[in-house]
Amino acid sequence: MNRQHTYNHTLFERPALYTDFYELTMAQGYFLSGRKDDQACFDYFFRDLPFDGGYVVFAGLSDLLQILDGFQFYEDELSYLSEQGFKPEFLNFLRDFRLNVTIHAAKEGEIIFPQEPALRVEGSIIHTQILETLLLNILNFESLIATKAFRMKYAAGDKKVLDFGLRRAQGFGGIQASKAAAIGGIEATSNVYSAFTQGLTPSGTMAHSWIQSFEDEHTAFRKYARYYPDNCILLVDTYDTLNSGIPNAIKVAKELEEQGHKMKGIRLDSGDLAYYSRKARAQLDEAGLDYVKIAVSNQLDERLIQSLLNQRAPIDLFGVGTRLVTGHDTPALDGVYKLAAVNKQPKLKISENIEKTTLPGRKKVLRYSNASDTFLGDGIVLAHEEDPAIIYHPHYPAKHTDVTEIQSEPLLQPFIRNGELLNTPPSVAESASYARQRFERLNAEHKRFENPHIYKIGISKKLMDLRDNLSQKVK
Ligand SMILES: Nc1ncnc2c1ncn2[C@@H]1O[C@H](COP(=O)(O)OP(=O)(O)OP(=O)(O)O)[C@@H](O)[C@H]1O
Ligand SMILES: O=P(O)(O)OC[C@H]1O[C@H](OP(=O)(O)OP(=O)(O)O)[C@H](O)[C@@H]1O
Ligand SMILES: O=C(O)c1cccnc1
Repeated sequence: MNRQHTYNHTLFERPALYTDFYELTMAQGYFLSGRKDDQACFDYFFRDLPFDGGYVVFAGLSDLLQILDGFQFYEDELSYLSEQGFKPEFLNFLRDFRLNVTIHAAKEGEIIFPQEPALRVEGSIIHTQILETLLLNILNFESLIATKAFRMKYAAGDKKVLDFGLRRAQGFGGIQASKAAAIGGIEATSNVYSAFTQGLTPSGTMAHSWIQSFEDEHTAFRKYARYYPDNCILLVDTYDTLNSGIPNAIKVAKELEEQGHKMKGIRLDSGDLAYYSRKARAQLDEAGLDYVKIAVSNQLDERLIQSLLNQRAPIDLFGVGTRLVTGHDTPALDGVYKLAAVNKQPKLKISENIEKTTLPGRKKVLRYSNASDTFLGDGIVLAHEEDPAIIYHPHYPAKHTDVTEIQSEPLLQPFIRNGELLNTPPSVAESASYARQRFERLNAEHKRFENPHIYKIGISKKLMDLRDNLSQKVK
């Protein structure tokens, strides 16, 4: 990974209005009703696993920490809010506003599961409320794409995966998508802006237009090889893959050998990729070019990558675009930001659907592991309670586990305390490496694509009682 440059666009410098209008009307409401010093605690968690998968890779934390550092309202933003009818006394308050919250979170790259808080925000009710939309926007998208990327890398095993997605991304979301993809383990990206800002490895091959622009395919290949003799992946499917593309690539590889260079590879972008990669491998090997790698692309996703490798296709590198950066076929991670306490009083939200009733109070998450360090399950417990002896199924208390003899670790750690960033946000490389380490400790049955086994998330008796008693009272 290379040096990181900071984002230098207005949104990252001035994110205060990158929010939903109601965050601001509620903030003003708290202010005008004299509640600005009320203390609140919010949890970030998601409910449904994306891609019919078994886990989520938590991402977006480093961007969130960076964007919150220095969060404030500027004069032109305050004038705009004034035009929208916000009151002068509230605008004066916003003028001096410096975000003062405490954030505990799972580390970026953590493997997380439904219902458990992956992040907790505490502070005055205005401060904690005002960052809801920004936080959800960043964490939901990056976690979705990091998870998709991780699945693709999991399918590819030791084969390389390259991000080709920028052109098909949801607008400027492509910037974050490539970063999240790297957190998920994608080795390099065609996205130069993300490579520049995040220290990712920029990489790429060539487009059909390069080949079309020349008189003939051989000349097109030869010219490219002349300027990039050591970094040359030739796209062989413009005219006739087997009868012209691969033979021309072989000619150029031989010419490069005479000049003391080794051609890097060829790329297939259409047709039956198993069939063509086999044919290509045979032709290349026959010509003594066993070092020339085979790259493929064309609407690939984790299942197609797995299928191609199951078909024993001799592919070395997968280029993935659309289905990576759009998170095909789960359009969004449904992460939510729910109020858990106000002035130390636990709060909950009731839902018809019992699974959607929130867990009240300030909470922590414990992750249990067996003697070989494999994750066994997670427990959500009240932050101030002693580590419980028994963890219960959230809705069927008859199902419970004695955890007294089981080692556990807290999942949430402090990242911002009273507005102060405690450490530099993790680099992409650190988060990617952490994701890999943690995933190693997950049982195989949670990793498979077809009907993955559900990872166990339980709660303590104290939390269950609190939830049930509060539910009774609220009803
Ligand atoms: N051996 C294979 N097994 C499973 N899926 C494959 C295999 N080879 C290719 N695919 C996938 O099948 C789909 C093929 O789609 P499609 O028929 O539109 O591609 P195409 O033949 O290359 O057409 P075009 O020339 O328009 O790109 C792609 O998603 C591709 O990745
Ligand atoms: O299929 P995806 O996973 O989205 O991967 C990105 C696609 O983008 C390029 O095609 P495009 O037709 O845009 O340009 P090209 O002429 O260079 O092939 C590339 O050849 C891939 O097919
Ligand atoms: O470098 C490539 O091969 C590339 C880049 C973007 C999209 N498709 C392919």
